[in-house]
Amino acid sequence: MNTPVIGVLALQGDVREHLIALAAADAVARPVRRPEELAEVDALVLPGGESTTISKLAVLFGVMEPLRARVRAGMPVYGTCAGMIMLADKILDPRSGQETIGGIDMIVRRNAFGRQNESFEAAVDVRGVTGDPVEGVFIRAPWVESVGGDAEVLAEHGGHIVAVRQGNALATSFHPELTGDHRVHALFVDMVRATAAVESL
Ligand SMILES: NC(=O)CC[C@H](N)C(=O)O
Repeated sequence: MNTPVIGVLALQGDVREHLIALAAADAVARPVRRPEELAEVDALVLPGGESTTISKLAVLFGVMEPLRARVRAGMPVYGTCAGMIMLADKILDPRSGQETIGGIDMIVRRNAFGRQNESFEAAVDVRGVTGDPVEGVFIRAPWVESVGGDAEVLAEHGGHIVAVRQGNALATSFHPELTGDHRVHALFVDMVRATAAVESL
């Protein structure tokens, strides 16, 4: 594969920041809203925002089922914050009618860090990212209550799981796209390249 084409689900949330971070990590990045656009990308980022809104809009735009199908088929996918919630097989405290795409055997708790700690930054050691810890920006962030056997915990903060990988799906509670440090996006782009290399064998 030459340069992977990575979409950013552009229904709501911080889409632009992810497009910039992906381009900086040597991918071609483009917004995705519709099933036809989803069909044209090698991989997808699910941005932060409001998971209840993203869930509703995904159903409205007819992209929820195609998203589930592609994630099940092994398309590499990376969710930050609300995007992490979208990748959880289960939400502990969903709003009524809130759906997820699923793909990672984990239970997430929304807005988990509590009111006093709604937004904060913390240094986070992420497995697979070499060098200094990542500056984790947490904004009304979820944490992961528990993971199933196939999910690998990549990072914890304050005793809570904040980054997980299962196969081709990666999720972080925090927002690397807001820091100018593109190492987590580079990790994801490497996952996309590795998948493409296997597929072309
Ligand atoms: N920064 C974020 O993505 C916030 C997530 C939001 N609290 C939610 O439940 O979807």
